[in-house]
Amino acid sequence: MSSRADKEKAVNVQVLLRCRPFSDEELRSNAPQVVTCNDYQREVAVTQTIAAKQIDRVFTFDKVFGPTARQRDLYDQAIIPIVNEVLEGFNCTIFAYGQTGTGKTYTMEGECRRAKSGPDGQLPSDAGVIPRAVKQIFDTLERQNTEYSVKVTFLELYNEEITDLLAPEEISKVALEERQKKALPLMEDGKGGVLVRGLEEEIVTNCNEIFSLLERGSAKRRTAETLLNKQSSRSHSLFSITIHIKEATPEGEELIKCGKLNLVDLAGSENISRSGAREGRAREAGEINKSLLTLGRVITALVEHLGHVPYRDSKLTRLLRDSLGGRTKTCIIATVSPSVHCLEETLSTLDYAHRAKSIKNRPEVNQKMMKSTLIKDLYGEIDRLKAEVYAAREKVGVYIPKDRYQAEENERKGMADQIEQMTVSLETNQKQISDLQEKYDSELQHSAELRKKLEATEVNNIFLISYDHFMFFML
Ligand SMILES: Nc1ncnc2c1ncn2[C@@H]1O[C@H](COP(=O)(O)OP(=O)(O)OP(=O)(O)O)[C@@H](O)[C@H]1O
Repeated sequence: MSSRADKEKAVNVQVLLRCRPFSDEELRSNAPQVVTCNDYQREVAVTQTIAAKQIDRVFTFDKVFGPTARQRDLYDQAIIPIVNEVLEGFNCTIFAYGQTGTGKTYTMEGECRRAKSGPDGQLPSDAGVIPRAVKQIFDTLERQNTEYSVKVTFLELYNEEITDLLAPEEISKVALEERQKKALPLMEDGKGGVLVRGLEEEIVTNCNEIFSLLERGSAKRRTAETLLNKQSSRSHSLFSITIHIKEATPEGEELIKCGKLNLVDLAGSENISRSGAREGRAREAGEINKSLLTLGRVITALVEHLGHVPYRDSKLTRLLRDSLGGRTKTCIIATVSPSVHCLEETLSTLDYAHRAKSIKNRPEVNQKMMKSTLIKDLYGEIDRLKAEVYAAREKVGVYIPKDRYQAEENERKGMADQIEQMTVSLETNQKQISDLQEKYDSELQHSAELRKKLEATEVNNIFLISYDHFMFFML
């Protein structure tokens, strides 16, 4: 089998576990250690004492990184191959999941945002997955000495609303209320995916440009102070890098290869009451839960092979749909604390991550496009945008009041849900009909056999009766 065919087989979501070192506060309070990592055996053991009995629970993951693992270890061992696949034309997603303060942002971004690259273009040792991936991408592209383009988007999902973290300053400076009005709509793209309407796509030509964008975007992320972590982030963020690379066929035709890397930093997964969020933040907390709750339901539906997977129930799962059970290669980095204070949440993270290991995706390399087709598509896009600008400037487009638009949107959404439900029930009914048909056919066959047997018995009986009569007369 060819290597490409090999790669297009179903593959499990890769799940890594990282346990951070004790924090200063945990050290000060002498918090006992309940998590032990065995990086070589890829095992994590959690020790609990229930009714004076010590109970150990052991979980195995694709890779385990204990408190002494450096940013570089995690990147070199687990992420380099993923970024190589993106450069080969695959779509890949890496996301960090775990309780607040366990190191999701440290793992994904690290400390290099401000430091940028050091002397000789080296990254600081605390640099996380995003800066290292950016560096690997540009280093490889420059080495390949070919034409390429790299563009990035950076969005935040907060209270089920999408905000563009790369939007120009004047938009981000307005009050929160105004900002919420600027929430970007998530729409079906007509090809089975979704797109965020109006999201800025920034073309970047080197690492430092991406670092500045990342820094600009991260500064905009809303954070809320909680008891567990003063810098605690209450929102999900999605940083995407799309790469187009020019290739030439032996016949001299120019082709464009495209790969995309999604880097997702999820909001803290902990229980809301425990994290100290109260009344004023109830909605905020509730909505974060809605997305994470739906993510959990999607994972359950995929793992248990349920007919209906509730992707549509939250924006997070709509955005990540292709990464969960789709054609994208996915890696989840679950983060935990070693301390007894986080025991309950640690067990919940480990259970959650362990379940996610059974999700199967069917990664497919993106179709290469002919350069001429791509240019034609881009011209089409420019014409469409020109028409939109013209309609907005001259007010010759279709204008409807906002509430009517909202009502129509809701109606459309409701109908889409109905169609989805009807499709599921249609499939169930079709299955029932085919089962019944099978049963009917087998009954029919059975009755034909019985009829044959009956006829044979009747012939026998006539023969026996005639024989009896004959014997009677003879006597
Ligand atoms: N592996 C690690 N090594 C050293 N320090 C770490 C590690 N993981 C996390 N930290 C430190 O722990 C603190 C909390 O980490 P971080 O902010 O990344 O948590 P988080 O899970 O992203 O929290 P939130 O959900 O609130 O965003 C930070 O000060 C970070 O530098």
